[in-house]
Amino acid sequence: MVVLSVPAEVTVILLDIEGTTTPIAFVKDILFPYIKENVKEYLQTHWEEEECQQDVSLLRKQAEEDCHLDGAVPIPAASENGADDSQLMIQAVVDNVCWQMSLDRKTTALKQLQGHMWRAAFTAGHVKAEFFEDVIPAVRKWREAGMKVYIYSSGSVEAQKLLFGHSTEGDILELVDGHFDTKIGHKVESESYRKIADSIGCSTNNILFLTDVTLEASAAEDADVHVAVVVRPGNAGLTDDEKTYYSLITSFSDLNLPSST
Ligand SMILES: CSCCC(=O)C(=O)COP(=O)(O)O
Ligand SMILES: [Mg+2]
Repeated sequence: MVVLSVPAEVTVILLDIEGTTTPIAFVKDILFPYIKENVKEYLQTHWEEEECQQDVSLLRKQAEEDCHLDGAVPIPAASENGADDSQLMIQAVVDNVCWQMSLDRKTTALKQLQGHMWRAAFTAGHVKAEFFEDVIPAVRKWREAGMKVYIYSSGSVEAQKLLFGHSTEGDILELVDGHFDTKIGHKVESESYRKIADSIGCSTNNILFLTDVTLEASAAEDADVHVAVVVRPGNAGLTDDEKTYYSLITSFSDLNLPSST
């Protein structure tokens, strides 16, 4: 087993979710199909609600920014035509969501709607979040050793809390000190990691970021954050150069905290 020593200056462990704490298959085979299968009915049921209208406004704004992209789906603004108009708009939102999901886009607008839709599935107990078996014991151990543990995922903070609040191991939200999503910035931008450090109240070099995506690791590293790339079953493969360049772990138990060395 390869053991990675955590630098002594690290006091915060920042975790990605999909491909790091949680199998990509859980997201791709359970969470995403739930959205595709239920988005039309969800919009029809909640259309008049403030939260749903805010989600649609954000998606419309995103659609305007995306208009130059191949296959982009516009969402028309409301007119005076009442119910017929709503049905046309709902179909446009459904088509826009499906188009974005076909590209696995990580826009804040898409992630906000998804988080709101998953609320019903998680709270009714229809879906329980999966975590790799090493995750919960390791996070408990890190916290006992005095580390702070934060999440940074493209999934909305609300969706993150649903996952941790409704896992196959029960409610494990208390294991997390805080959550960040793309509202602080995208995960492939270095500035996001500086803002996260500011928000936590530490320096970027006090943070160790664990992710499966090397573009995210590279952005974090440019901000002077320590990084390790997590290799899990079902994750995208790494190039030979990436395997050489990055510290790799296959389990959170591969990390050795300063006090335990
Ligand atoms: C946490 S919600 C479900 C996953 C999701 O929608 C997503 O985009 C995960 O991206 P990550 O940044 O955790 O790889
Ligand atoms: Mg990930």
